Amino acid sequence: CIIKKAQEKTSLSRALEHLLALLEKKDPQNFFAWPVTDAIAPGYSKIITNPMDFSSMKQKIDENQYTNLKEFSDDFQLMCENAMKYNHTDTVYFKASRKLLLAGQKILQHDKLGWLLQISP
Ligand SMILES: CC(=O)c1cc(-c2ccccc2)c2ncccn12
Repeated sequence: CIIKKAQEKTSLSRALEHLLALLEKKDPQNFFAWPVTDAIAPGYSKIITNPMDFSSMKQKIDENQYTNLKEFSDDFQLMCENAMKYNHTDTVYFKASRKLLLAGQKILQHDKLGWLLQISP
C-alpha cells in the first residue's frame, strides 16, 4: 500500500485554512461545500470546464498546491463564477454565488491581509 506522506503545514497553508473557514461561513446552505454533480445539475460537466468547490480548495491547501494568496483567491472567484455561468439569474444558486463572491472579496482584500500572511505576495 502507498502511504500518503503528510504534507508539512506551512505558515501559508495555516493562513489559507483560516481564510477558507471564513469563506465557508458565508455559505450557510453549503451549496459550495462539495463538487456539483451532473445528477443534481443536468449537463453541468459539459458547461463548466473548470469546476471548483470548497472541499477541493481544502485539498489543494493540504497538498500545498497554492503558492500565494492570489492563486487561492482565483479558485474562490472561479467557484462563484461557475455558479453564475451555469445557474440562471432567478435561481437560489445564482443569487447565493453573487452574495458569496461579494462577501469573499471583502475578506480577501489583499491590502487588509498583509499582516495575516507576512509572506511576500
Ligand atoms: C453551486 C451550484 O451551482 C449548485 C449547488 C447545488 C447544491 C444543491 C443542493 C445541495 C448542495 C449543492 C446545486 N444544485 C443544482 C444546481 C446547481 N447547484
